Amino acid sequence: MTIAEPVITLQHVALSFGKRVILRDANMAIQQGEFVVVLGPNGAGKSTLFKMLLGLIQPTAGEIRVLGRVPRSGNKEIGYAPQHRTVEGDLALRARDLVGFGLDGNRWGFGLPSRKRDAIIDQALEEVDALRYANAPVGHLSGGEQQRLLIAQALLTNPRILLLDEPLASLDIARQQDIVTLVDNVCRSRGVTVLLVAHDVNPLLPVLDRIVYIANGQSLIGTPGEVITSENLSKLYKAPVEVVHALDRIFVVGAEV
Ligand SMILES: Nc1ncnc2c1ncn2[C@@H]1O[C@H](COP(=O)(O)OP(=O)(O)OP(=O)(O)O)[C@@H](O)[C@H]1O
Repeated sequence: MTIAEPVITLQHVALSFGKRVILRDANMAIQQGEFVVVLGPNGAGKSTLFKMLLGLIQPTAGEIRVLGRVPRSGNKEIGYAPQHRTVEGDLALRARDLVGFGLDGNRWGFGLPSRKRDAIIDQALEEVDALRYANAPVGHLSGGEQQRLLIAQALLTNPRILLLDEPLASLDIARQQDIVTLVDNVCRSRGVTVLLVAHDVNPLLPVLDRIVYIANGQSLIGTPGEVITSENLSKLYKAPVEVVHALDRIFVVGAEV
C-alpha cells in the first residue's frame, strides 16, 4: 500500500509583518479529501495562511508545499472564496456573471466559446443549488444565496483544494447549516480538500475531520478533542481558558475565538 502524499504541508513556517509575528513554527500536513476548519481570534492570521497557500504572501522562514510544489499565484487547482460582505442594492451584476469571474480570473477561461462557458457556469450553479436565481441581480439575493455563488465561483476550475474564508459569517443558524451541508457534499463527492475559516466550530462539528487553531503566533492541528482543550487554549492565549462540552457543543470561556 502506498501512502498518499499530503496535498498541503507546512514545515517550520514562520511569518512576520514587521515586528508583528503571525506564525512562529507552524507544522502541518493535510491529506487529500480532508475537511479542515481553521479557527482563531480576529487578526490571528487565518486569512494570511490562505494567502500563503495561494502564493500571495511568502513565509519569512520554513517550507510550504501545495500539491507537491511551492505555492504560486494563479494556481487553478485551488478554488478560493475570500471573506465577503453581503452585496446590497441594485447592482446590475447577475448571479451567473459573478460566478463567471471564476473563469475570467484564470488564463484558461479566456477564449472559451460562450456556449461552453455557459455550460460550465450552469453546472457550478447547479452544484450549489443556485440555478433558480442564476439571472437575478446579486444585490437582490440573501447573504446565504450570495455565499453559494462564491462557492460556485471557487469550484469553476475543478480545484483539488477549496479555501473558504468565513463562509458562515453573518448567516443565521439554518443558513449556516445549509452551507455546511453543501460544502461537506462537495468535499466528499469530489474528494476536494477543504480549508474553511470560521469563528464558531459548533455548526461544523458533524462534518469536519480536523481543525487548525491559530493564536498568538502559534498553531495546532488535530481533532477538536485533541486541540480544543482548556490546557491548549490557556497556553495559546497565555491566560486561563475553560473549554466546556455541553449539548454536543463546545464552548470556550475566557477567550475570543
Ligand atoms: N500584507 C500585510 N501587511 C502587514 N500586515 C498584514 C498584512 N496582511 C495581514 N496583516 C496583519 O496580519 C494580521 C493577521 O491578519 P489576518 O487577516 O490573516 O487575520 P485573521 O485571522 O484572518 O482575522 P479575522 O478573523 O479578523 O478575519 C492582522 O493583524 C493584519 O492586520
